[in-house]
Amino acid sequence: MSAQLIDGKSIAQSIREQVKIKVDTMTSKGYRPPGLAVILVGQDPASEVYVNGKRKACKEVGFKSFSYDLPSETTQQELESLIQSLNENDEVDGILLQLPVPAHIDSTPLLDMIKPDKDVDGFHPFNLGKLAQRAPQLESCTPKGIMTLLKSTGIELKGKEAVVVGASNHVGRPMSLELLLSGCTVTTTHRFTKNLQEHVARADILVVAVGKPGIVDGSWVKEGATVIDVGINRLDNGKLIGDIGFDEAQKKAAFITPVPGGVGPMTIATLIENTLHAATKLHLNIEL
Ligand SMILES: Nc1nc(=O)c2c([nH]1)NC[C@@H]1CN(c3ccc(C(=O)N[C@@H](CCC(=O)O)C(=O)O)cc3)C=[N+]21
Repeated sequence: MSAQLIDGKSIAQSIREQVKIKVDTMTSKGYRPPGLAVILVGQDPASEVYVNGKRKACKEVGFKSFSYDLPSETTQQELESLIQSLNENDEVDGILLQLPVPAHIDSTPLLDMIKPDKDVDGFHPFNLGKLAQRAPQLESCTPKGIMTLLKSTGIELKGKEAVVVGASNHVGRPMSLELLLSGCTVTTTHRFTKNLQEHVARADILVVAVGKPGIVDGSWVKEGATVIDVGINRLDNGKLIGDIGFDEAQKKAAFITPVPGGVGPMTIATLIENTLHAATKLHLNIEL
């Protein structure tokens, strides 16, 4: 068997097109467009690529974009004041603090002070708690984008064995909660897991989010599985690769995401969806 590719790039594009139509409807009815504030501290080259992608997507769909490119010496206090003012700004529906931040900044209290109804990254304890209680409000972008990809395959999720490799706050943990909400039997593996291969080999749905190339050997994949590779690893030659040995995995899987062009573009498209949701449902209270 050779797996069918899940085309995140084109699914992300169609999401942006649908959002653009809704934004046009909003503005033609006299409402303000959704607003997204993106804060970048320092000059990490990868962060600049991702932030530019987010700002470009904002522009494309007709959002108002609020950009803060701050020097790496910015203080905790200055970031607190900025977030405070964005919390109070009625034109801003979403606030995103790009991670990672420089070492002298503690991101946790900053993420926790973003108003939950402007937390379009879905990182706030309120939003994670709502997801844990099966009443999601703003969901983390990468896991929610992956659920959109899984739904696009048409496979039934209820009762499936799902294995999430990696238990990070921003991807692995909310991913496991999303799969649980969809009725999967979920296993989360992490650095202390014994026999990773055995868990991987049981997975009908495998999500790998570690950030280490080759952490999962493609030959471990179960025949007919759906494989989602969240890893984005840049090689010295500039090439991007995922966490799974793609060629081997593709021989076993039924569906697989490529890197690039899989999960990455969906993270940005879901951020756009979340910002529209915050604007229309949480702030303006309108139906489109
Ligand atoms: N507060 C916050 N929210 C985030 O959502 C967030 C973050 N911080 N910090 C970093 C990670 C990473 N991330 C990606 C977004 C897009 C691509 C993406 O579009 N990737 C393209 C390739 C882009 C390239 O060429 O590097 C692809 O996979 O096809 C990847 C990764 C969002 N993140």
